[in-house]
Amino acid sequence: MRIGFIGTGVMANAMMGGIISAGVCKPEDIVGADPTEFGRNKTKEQNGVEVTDNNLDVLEKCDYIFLTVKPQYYAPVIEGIKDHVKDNHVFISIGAGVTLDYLGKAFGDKSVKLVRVMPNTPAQVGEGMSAACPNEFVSEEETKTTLSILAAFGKAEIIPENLFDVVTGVSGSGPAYVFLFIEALADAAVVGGMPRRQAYEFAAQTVYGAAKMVMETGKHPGELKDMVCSPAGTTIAAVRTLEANNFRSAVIEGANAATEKSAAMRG
Ligand SMILES: NC(=O)C1=CN([C@@H]2O[C@H](COP(=O)(O)OP(=O)(O)OC[C@H]3O[C@@H](n4cnc5c(N)ncnc54)[C@H](O)[C@@H]3O)[C@@H](O)[C@H]2O)C=CC1
Ligand SMILES: O=C(O)[C@@H]1CCC=N1
Repeated sequence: MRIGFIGTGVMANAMMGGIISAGVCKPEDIVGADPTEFGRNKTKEQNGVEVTDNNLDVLEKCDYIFLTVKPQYYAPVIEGIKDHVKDNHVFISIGAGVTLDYLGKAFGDKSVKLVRVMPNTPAQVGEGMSAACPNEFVSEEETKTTLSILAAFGKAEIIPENLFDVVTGVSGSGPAYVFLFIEALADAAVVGGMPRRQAYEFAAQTVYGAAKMVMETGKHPGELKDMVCSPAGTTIAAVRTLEANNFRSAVIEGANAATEKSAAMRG
């Protein structure tokens, strides 16, 4: 199978990395297009994928085509390719706030096969979380194939389109909040005298292990938190201080701001 990417920036390269590592495609079976030399060179360096400057090359060579440009570039990109769409093409759009309705209209209200997807950057290490929503022109078989491509770089689930703004606020943008947390936790370790490199390892492994416990035990996060809090111990002292500083509220409001921004970005 040959997979295409129109726009080879950060998210496209993260997904390519996961797809290549999982052995779904070799670098030579991925076709990218990007108008910038920077985008083309970066993709060659990072993933060994040759990138053209002509979006139509991607349509010519691929069936499954990721649209991986920024939301504001969807209109000109689709304008340039819409008259070259064939029956075998399935477009996988990852733009924040870019709806199936908007895409359908941009393609000229033809029966273009579209899957709206919201991935995240941990795709690069095979631990992404993707939501997918196909339109009515995508067959069951094509939906299955799309999910298998997404599964190459992490977990993938079909989600109704009305939840896409929320997905964007939680898993799409979420890695950034987690990186902030890891950075802050590591800074605390450095305050306490730990060398910085070791501090990142201790902070990141703690987040990784805690996430794994949530996934594997099926226990409520509150119960897992209680297991760490020994009576009159260190953890409950930290929890008290975090609560006084609105830690949970800050996270809820932060993710909600991303959700609202996604809704406000509709084309
Ligand atoms: N970065 C992330 O964590 C995530 C991003 N997304 C979505 O992915 C899309 C891309 O985001 P990033 O990768 O962060 O942006 P980016 O700016 O790194 O990549 C966009 C690429 O598109 C290229 N481009 C611009 N005009 C083009 C054209 N006419 N034809 C072909 N390529 C063109 C740019 O040169 C650039 O390399 C956005 O729509 C964003 O909402 C979705 C989930 C996560
Ligand atoms: O910040 C953004 O707009 C993109 C969408 C989700 C993650 N990054």
